[in-house]
Amino acid sequence: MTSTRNVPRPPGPPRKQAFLKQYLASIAVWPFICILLGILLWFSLLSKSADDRHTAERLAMQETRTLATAYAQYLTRAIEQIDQLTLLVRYEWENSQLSLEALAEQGLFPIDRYALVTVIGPHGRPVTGNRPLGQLPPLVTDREYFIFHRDNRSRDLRIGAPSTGRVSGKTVIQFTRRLEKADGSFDGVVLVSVEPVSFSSFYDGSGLGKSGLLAFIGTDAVLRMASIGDIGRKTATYDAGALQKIPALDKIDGSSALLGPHWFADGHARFASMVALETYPLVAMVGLSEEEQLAAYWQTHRSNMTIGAAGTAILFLFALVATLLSARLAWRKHLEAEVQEAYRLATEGGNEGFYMLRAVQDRSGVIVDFEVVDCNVRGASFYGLTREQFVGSLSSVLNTAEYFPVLMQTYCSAIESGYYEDELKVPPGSPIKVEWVHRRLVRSGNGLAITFRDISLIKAHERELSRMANEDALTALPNRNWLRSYLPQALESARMESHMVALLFVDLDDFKNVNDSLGHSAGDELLHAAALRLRSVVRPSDHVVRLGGDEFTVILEPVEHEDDAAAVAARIADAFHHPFDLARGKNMVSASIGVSLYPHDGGDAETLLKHADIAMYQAKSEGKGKFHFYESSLSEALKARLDMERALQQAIVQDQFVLHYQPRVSATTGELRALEALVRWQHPELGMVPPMAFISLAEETGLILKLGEIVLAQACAQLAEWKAAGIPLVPVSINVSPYQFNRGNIGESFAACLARHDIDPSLVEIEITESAMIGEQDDVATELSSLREHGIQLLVDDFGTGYSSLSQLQRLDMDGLKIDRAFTGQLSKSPEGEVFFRAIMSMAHALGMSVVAEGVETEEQLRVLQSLSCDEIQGYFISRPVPAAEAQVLMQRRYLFPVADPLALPAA
Ligand SMILES: Nc1nc2c(ncn2[C@@H]2O[C@H](COP(=O)(O)O[C@H]3[C@@H](O)[C@H](n4cnc5c(=O)[nH]c(N)nc54)O[C@@H]3COP(=O)(O)O)[C@@H](O)[C@H]2O)c(=O)[nH]1
Repeated sequence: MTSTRNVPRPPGPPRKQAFLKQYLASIAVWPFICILLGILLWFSLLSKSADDRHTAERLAMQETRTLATAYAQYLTRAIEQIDQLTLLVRYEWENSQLSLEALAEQGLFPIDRYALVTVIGPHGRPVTGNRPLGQLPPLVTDREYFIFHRDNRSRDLRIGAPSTGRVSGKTVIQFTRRLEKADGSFDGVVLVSVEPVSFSSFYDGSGLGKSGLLAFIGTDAVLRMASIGDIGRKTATYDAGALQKIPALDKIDGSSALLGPHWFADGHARFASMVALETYPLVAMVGLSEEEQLAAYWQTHRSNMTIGAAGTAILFLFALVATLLSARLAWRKHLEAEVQEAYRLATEGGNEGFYMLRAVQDRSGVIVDFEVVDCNVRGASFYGLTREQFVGSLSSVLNTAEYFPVLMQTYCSAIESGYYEDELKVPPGSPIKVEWVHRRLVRSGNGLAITFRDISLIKAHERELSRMANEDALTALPNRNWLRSYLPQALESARMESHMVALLFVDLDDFKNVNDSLGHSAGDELLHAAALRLRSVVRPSDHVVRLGGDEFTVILEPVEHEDDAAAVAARIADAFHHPFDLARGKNMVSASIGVSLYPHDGGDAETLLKHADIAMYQAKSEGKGKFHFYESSLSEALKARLDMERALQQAIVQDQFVLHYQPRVSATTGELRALEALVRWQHPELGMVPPMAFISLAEETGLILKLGEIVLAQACAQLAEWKAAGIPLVPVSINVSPYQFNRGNIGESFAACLARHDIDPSLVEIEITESAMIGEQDDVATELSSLREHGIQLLVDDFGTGYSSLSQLQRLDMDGLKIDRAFTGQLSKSPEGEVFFRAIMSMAHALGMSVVAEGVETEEQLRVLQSLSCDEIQGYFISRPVPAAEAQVLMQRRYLFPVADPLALPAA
């Protein structure tokens, strides 16, 4: 059952607030700087623009004033001319009653300049003029100027307001002067009419521009002329509407002012200046178009504004991008810090150590060290420090001078690749307080986030598991699994270093007998001792491996010469020529050794092992306790064996087997007691093949079971046939392989076969080797008693070659012993042979078992056996194994000694 507990997060400001609090200044700095720069830019641009405008206006004012003064002078001169003219006309009139017509004809009063020059008589009618009288105005008594001069004695020039001329119909300014008689009485008026436009010839586009204003006003506040541009001059049109209002005449001192657009007919503001004429009651006025005067300024101003706008846009964009980038960077840092904090908190109290390192760089940017900037408590504890002690420390200080460069290499490669993970066996000298750590290094900004996990226990378990997987539990030697991983590496380094490797396949001869006869613990003891013995005869650098069972492999490396491997193989074989001192007594077990050499006998582990195994079989087949080098011909032998196996299978299917029978007779009378059924293979090509050539192969391949059934069936069938033929029957003894014996149902199969052929069980005997009986004792006893219950006699075959004891045979209730022919062969050769027979026979008889001597080949052997009271004999002296037909003859002959009375034979 698990339970969860909500652990409150340490109190802190909400996420956004915390972020803003920490990073607002660094994010806002860019817009702030940009705003400041913007203000600065605009301030400088606007103040420069203001200065420019002020300067332009000042210059325009000055220009206006200058032009107004000049215009006043111009007007003065122009009016003076008119004034002179009127004075001249008055003088001439008053003194000589001149004719103006005549003067006009002389071109004195040009029409384009003076619309009219005339003398008006006191009665109001023109008297003379620059035109014929008919073209002069008729009566002008109603005209202001006439009334003025008639009623005023002033003889000054009067400048009238513009009015429409009665002759020309045009607007004119009438300049008039009183004429007096000698007595001073009114005598008429000199009239000079001038078109106002005549006073605009002053206009000069280079000074006044396209829209300059020229005007003059009487001190009576009546506008005399106003024109804009030089249009008025060209069209000779008085533009009374040019000036909409009459300015106050208190500023006629030449000072300038900017008059708004409503002052002028064209709606354009102008810098204006008025200057009073000194000699006439007139004020000259000049206006310069503000637009024209400030045109250059406005152009510069527009450029400045464009620069300002562009600068502002750039600053805005810069501020935007910089703000976004710094906000992003800040957010990433914030998240990293959050993750770091969260990880630290999450791992706090756990088994995982965590710390952050900052890369310390030299001036050229090369990383020279790492500093701990944060960690959890567990992370610090790996170094045996508290968190406070650990944070701020440098790797160069924490680690030894020898280990620091190694660590730097790891850290720098992690910085470069972004990720590094390994399991580290903490080297000596490291400050880390555990044996093994799992490290994970992740690049984080300009540093590393590192997690540490103590895996010492896991590693110890792994080591133990690996040891268990790779070590043989009984002998503590490396096992087959280890060999499978090691040998390819060993071969690879041998290939690189061009040396040889020798593989010695060691198999203990007849180990099964020890195991079976003395029990598994004795077998284990022997294997353990064999392992020690193997180890003791090789160099420490060589490897001894237990493959399983009684098979070992010795790897010799490096091997310079084949002789070196031969020497070791010989040493091993010799070592096994000494008995093993086991708890249950001394035991002899030899070892057969097969040797294969890399690269000569194979380029890979599997081939080498297979070839060493083949060589070992060869050594075994050559007599055990020997060694043999692999030769390619051995493989051929193996192939032959496989061919044989296939042929054997086929022979079983095709029933290519026949039985020969060898008689067993009474040692004293020679009477036939039994026939031993001995199988032969009638090979279609090889002819009659003896059992020695195929029984062991049949046993190894399991075909012996099928073959055993065939032999049993043929034997029973033969008995049935002989029985049917009325032949005096003797028991037929059948060889049963240990492989058949341990199948658990031999009693049933024998009983079934006998029943099938209607054969009495007393007519069948079974020969089993010692080794078959000393397998699993209880199982053997059960199977033997099952056979005996069916009435079948049991004989121990090849007695003396195995490890059974007589008491063991008695316990199994065996009926007889067949002493191996090797002992029979010794009978006449050494006294020990007889001693052995005598001892066996007396004990066997004491235990109620009969004794058969096998391999009796000479009469001499027979005599000895007779003298030793041997029960029965078998051997070539009596008969070789013969086909069934001949056996039938032997059965009928009954007494088979080759001599008529063996007892009468001369003593040896
Ligand atoms: N499991 C089975 N084993 C069988 C069967 N048939 C035979 N065999 C075993 O094969 C071995 C060899 O048998 P074989 O070649 O037939 O040799 C027998 C005799 O020819 C030989 N013998 C007998 N007398 C002499 C002798 O005076 N000198 C001499 N050099 N050899 C002799 O001994 C063999 C019989 O021995 P044994 O069985 O120990 O009585 C042999 O081990 C057979 O057991 C089979 O069907 N099944």
